[in-house]
Amino acid sequence: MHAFGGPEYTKGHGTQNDFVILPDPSGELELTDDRVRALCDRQRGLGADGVLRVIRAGDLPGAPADVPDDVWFMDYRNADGSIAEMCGNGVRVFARYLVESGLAEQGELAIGTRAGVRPVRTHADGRVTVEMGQAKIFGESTTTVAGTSFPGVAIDVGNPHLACVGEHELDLLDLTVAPPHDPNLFPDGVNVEFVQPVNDDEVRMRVHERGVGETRSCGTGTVAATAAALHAAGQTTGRRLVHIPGGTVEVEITASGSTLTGPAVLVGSGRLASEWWQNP
Ligand SMILES: N[C@@H](CCC[C@H](N)C(=O)O)C(=O)O
Repeated sequence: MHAFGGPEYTKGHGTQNDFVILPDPSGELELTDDRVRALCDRQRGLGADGVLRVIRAGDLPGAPADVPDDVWFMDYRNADGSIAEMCGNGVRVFARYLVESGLAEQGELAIGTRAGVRPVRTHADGRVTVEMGQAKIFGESTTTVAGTSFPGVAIDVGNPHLACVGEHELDLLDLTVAPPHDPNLFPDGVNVEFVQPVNDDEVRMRVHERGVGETRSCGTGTVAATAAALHAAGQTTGRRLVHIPGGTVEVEITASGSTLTGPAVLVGSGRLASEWWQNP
């Protein structure tokens, strides 16, 4: 058998939050935690922050009941193999993949996630806009980095976030270690954002992601950062450009929901070696 007879893959990223996309149109791939960890490993695998399996909702056991069976479902996994409810950069890359591979038309489409269906609009210039739902503030908490305390707000964007807004020296933060969190408020762990307002329209952000580590961008994190920046300014609605190490995205928070707009890049495609897939 040809060495590269394993599953097809595509590599992509959204503001340098990078993913291995695995098409699974007939729901046959056995995507174990070990395989996810190996795929995401930057030495022994392809290297990525996460895996996006492309599967019909009806073929995925445990897909939420409110996602119709025929909808393409983003089965998202973090680099450590854990499952997360939602990934804002992942949805944009997933949408771009569906369009480029002929599984969806350019324009309006709907993508299934564990946080529910997300309406998406793909633009001709490669950007993608995602309706991210409501960013719900559900408490206050504090984390620490190298002995310094950072107060923040707890925000649900489908997945959990602690967004800490302040005049932080962002470039000096050591995020090689996971910032500690209150397990009572975040029983399933949390993504932590450090947010520095630049002016009334822009913020800078760094993030430590649950299940990954520091990443160069986090889409749900940028929505949480915007909601937190508005909250700190005494507002509930508004827009921000969010500058992350991997680029810039636009977020708008309205009374009923939120949108995230940013680039989605497909890097290349190939086939995994069957021997590697069997024993990664
Ligand atoms: N990078 C993602 C978020 C991925 C999931 C997150 N690590 C979690 O465990 O909740 C994004 O772009 O939103």
